[in-house]
Amino acid sequence: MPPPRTPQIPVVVLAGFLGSGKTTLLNHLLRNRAGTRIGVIVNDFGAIEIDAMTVSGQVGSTVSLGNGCLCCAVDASELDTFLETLTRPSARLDVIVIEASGLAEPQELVRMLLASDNPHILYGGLVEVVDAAEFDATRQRHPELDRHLAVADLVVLNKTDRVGEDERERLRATVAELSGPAAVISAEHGRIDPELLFDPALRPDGEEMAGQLSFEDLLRQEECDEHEECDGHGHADHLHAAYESVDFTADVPMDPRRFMAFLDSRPEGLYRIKGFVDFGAGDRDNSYALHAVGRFLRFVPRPWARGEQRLTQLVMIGAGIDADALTAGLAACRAEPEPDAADTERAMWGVLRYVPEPAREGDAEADAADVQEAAVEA
Ligand SMILES: Nc1nc2c(ncn2[C@@H]2O[C@H](COP(=O)(O)OP(=O)(O)OP(=O)(O)O)[C@@H](O)[C@H]2O)c(=O)[nH]1
Repeated sequence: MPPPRTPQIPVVVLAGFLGSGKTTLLNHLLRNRAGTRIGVIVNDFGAIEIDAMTVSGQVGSTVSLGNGCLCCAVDASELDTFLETLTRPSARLDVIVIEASGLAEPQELVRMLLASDNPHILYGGLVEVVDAAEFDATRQRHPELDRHLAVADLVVLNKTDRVGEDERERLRATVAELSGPAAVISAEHGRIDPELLFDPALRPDGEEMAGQLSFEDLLRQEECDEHEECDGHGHADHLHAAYESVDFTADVPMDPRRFMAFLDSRPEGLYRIKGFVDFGAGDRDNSYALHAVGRFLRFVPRPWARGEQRLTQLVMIGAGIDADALTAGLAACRAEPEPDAADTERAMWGVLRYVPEPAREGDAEADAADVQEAAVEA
């Protein structure tokens, strides 16, 4: 009689450039999992783990690998430890999703998974999220992103609400060409059918996941990495090599007018800002989740939890940024100890312009709910 087979849990890698919508898609999956138990590993680039705070999941099934890209872990032991925890029978998980940092090299992550000697996992494919509105500009700055698409098993062309129909079709065609046989699906706010990730049989083109990155490719890549000059794919060419992150925390509220002036004058190289802002007298009831992606800006208010410490916590990620100047700029946004209430209220309009319209309230509520749930969990 053959020995009983060790149950294997598929591990899906969710990648995509900074701000493309990975966390949004992940939260969509978690909200629509229909009984599927999903374990999540979040890999934040900055030291303040904003992504980990905004992923809502079953209690105990989200772990965070913070501060730095997982693709460059010198040894994969931390990942192995988390995978071991999440694959214990007591965790009762059906699938594990690793949300890569927006600057990770996805093929490195895939290689780590394929090289793992954990008998309980099975590589479940690479999902690459693409920001439709930023795609051309991002690709121009980082032609190496084509490489990420080439190894994807499923590409989600996200934020299609931000481009017109013709543009969407053009982008779809470009992305499809770059990603070869991978399925390309369009989405708004990461709303894809969860079964596309968890049940390869249902994928639009019927392709098996993990079909594109062969073990030989990965070995070849490994040799490349050992010799950095090898056709330009060494560690120094990793996307994140040119980027740095700056963290900012304050327990004094931000003045809304000064804060908006800071955002308006943010340098070009500062591509991504995320976190939470306390506007103090501007709105005593809510914390404001902030997302800046390129020149796109969005605030989502959510009520402070009872007893929650009122903090502003931000992570800024960019290339060629002046960390000291950014920190000093934010420090100068602190509100006066006793601000003029009427003036602060007026200044809040500058913030409220970037809160989603009522038409998109559903999304804003969902975002707020995610943050709320995560806050309760923590
Ligand atoms: N208009 C629009 N905005 C979106 C869509 N999907 C995500 N967003 C917004 O884009 C911003 C960034 O989304 P995230 O899900 O945090 O992106 P991410 O890829 O996890 O970001 P990083 O982890 O920093 O790389 C947030 O403000 C989202 O609400 C979409 O389809 N349309």
